[in-house]
Amino acid sequence: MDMNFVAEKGLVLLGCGKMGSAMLQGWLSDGLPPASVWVIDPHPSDWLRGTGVQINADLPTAPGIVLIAVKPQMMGDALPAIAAMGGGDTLFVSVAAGTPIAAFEAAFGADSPIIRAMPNTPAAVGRGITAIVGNANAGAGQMDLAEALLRAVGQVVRLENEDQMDAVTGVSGSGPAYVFHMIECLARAGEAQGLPAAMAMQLAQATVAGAGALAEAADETPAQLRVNVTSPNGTTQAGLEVLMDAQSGLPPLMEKTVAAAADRSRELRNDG
Ligand SMILES: NC(=O)C1=CN([C@@H]2O[C@H](COP(=O)(O)OP(=O)(O)OC[C@H]3O[C@@H](n4cnc5c(N)ncnc54)[C@H](OP(=O)(O)O)[C@@H]3O)[C@@H](O)[C@H]2O)C=CC1
Ligand SMILES: O=C(O)[C@@H]1CCC=N1
Repeated sequence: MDMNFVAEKGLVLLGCGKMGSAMLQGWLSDGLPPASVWVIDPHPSDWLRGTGVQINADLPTAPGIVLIAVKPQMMGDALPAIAAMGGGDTLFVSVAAGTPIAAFEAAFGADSPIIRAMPNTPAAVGRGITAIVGNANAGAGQMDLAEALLRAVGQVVRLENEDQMDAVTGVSGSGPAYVFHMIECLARAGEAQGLPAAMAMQLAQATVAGAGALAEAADETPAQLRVNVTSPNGTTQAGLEVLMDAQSGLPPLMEKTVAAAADRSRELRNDG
């Protein structure tokens, strides 16, 4: 099975907000024909209307894939529209934070192939990363199909068990927001040191994007890349002594940040 299968059998996207549109944008750029896509969303955006996909139209009875991208709290209202597609070969993929596979088995039947996924918004530019885990009925072919679909918008990792999804959500699902906030903070700190706002933002954005690209491309670890920037008794060392402080620096703050997000993911299990 591959992406041609999705183009032939059709993809239904339930919920096309920030995450659904980020992925759809990536798939359409990757060549998925708009005619193969059906979107269900109460308030379609102008961008969505311009893509040529079918919006709130009659749905195929047995699409290749149904991608569920509504908020966990909306699940109860949203799933009935697609419940009849369960029990056959249609593969259900949910990107919802928190909502467990068991909730989808209850909605579509335990004999349906169901995959839970946690992507992130850099999928819009083909630079996402998604973790996936399937139920007992998601066979190797279906896991490969989901991986092929998600690989079109970035990297894919497979989890050993569903419990790991809360930690993944805290690290990479929510992670882009932490990095965007770091850009905001770095730019603001540059302004505080006397730089014009636009220039401070350009410096901060390019620094984070460039450091990320180097971290991915280089053979060295991020720790070594950090050392490479740090001249003994130089400017970076002075900055890192603040940032890396074990009590007040980034290490304890990041640990608390990821723990709070993962805890919220665990809480969301009961919000469907
Ligand atoms: N944003 C992110 O970075 C990530 C999000 N996720 C997950 O993706 C899912 C969507 O999140 P996100 O895109 O941020 O949220 P959004 O609110 O942006 O998107 C959800 C979309 O679903 C629509 N919707 C609401 N009710 C229904 C319904 N009954 N049927 C069909 N569509 C409906 C909403 O419309 P309206 O706004 O008009 O109500 C909205 O367009 C969540 O479960 C989230 O946990 C996962 C990884 C990352
Ligand atoms: O904030 C959220 O709940 C979703 C899940 C991961 C990113 N956004």
